Amino acid sequence: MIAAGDLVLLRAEGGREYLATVKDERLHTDLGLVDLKGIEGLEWGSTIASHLGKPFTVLRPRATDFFKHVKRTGAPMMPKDIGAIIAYTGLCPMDTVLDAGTGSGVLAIYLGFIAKKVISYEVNDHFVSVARKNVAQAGLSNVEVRQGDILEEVEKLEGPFDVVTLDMQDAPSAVEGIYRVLVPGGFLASYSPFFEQAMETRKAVERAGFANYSTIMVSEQELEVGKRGTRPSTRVGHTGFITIARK
Ligand SMILES: C[S@@+](CC[C@H](N)C(=O)[O-])C[C@H]1O[C@@H](n2cnc3c(N)ncnc32)[C@H](O)[C@@H]1O
Repeated sequence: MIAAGDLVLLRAEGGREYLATVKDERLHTDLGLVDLKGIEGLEWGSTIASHLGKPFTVLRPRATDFFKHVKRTGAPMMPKDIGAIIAYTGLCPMDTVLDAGTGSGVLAIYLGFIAKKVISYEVNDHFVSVARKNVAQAGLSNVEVRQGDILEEVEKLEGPFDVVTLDMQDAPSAVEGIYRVLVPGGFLASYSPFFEQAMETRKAVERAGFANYSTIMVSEQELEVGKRGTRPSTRVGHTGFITIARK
């Protein structure tokens, strides 16, 4: 049953979606006003009508909904790359994760839905406050966003961390410090938008002493289903390269 203070995903006609908290307020949408207090006591999957009689289905939000609806500050990591990081590091509920940079917290939120604890560093004050709000909205008390430069902060960290994720420009410079705070057998996953940065990361990983490593590029193509037929989408979007290294 849905309680006051719960975060809900409201789905309406035309694929419109809204994230909202159940409280004594009305949500303004282009399909009319939704009485959020009226959601309290409903079962998940119920429908509530706006003042214009338009139906909204009430769903429990999942990590993928935060990817679509949280406030963004920059380039969030794409689900295909997040999925690869989760799969190749074998992320699990016993893990403690170190993440940098947080950005708007999209990757950190996905990690937080799986891992025991996530500590995420972001150097930019404004991004820190956006990410903290996004993490709080997702209800993740196990994700801690810290303000700081990981290149300096990693020296002070004790660890150990089971998994470290890097999505920041100067990731190669962080690799040596990361090696020290990883548990033996732990994984580093470092995302780079450019070949050059990916190659620098590989060199840094080798220098640091990682036992084995590989760099991958994940391709994803949606199917376009049209009146004349079905075919892979012609949009091919490059995101980046992920170097996965094991201590
Ligand atoms: C591409 S964004 C990260 C996006 C994030 N992974 C997500 O999924 O939302 C890169 C972030 O790294 C931060 N950053 C860059 N260098 C950093 C450093 N040395 N320490 C901590 N954060 C850093 C930037 O301020 C920026 O917000």
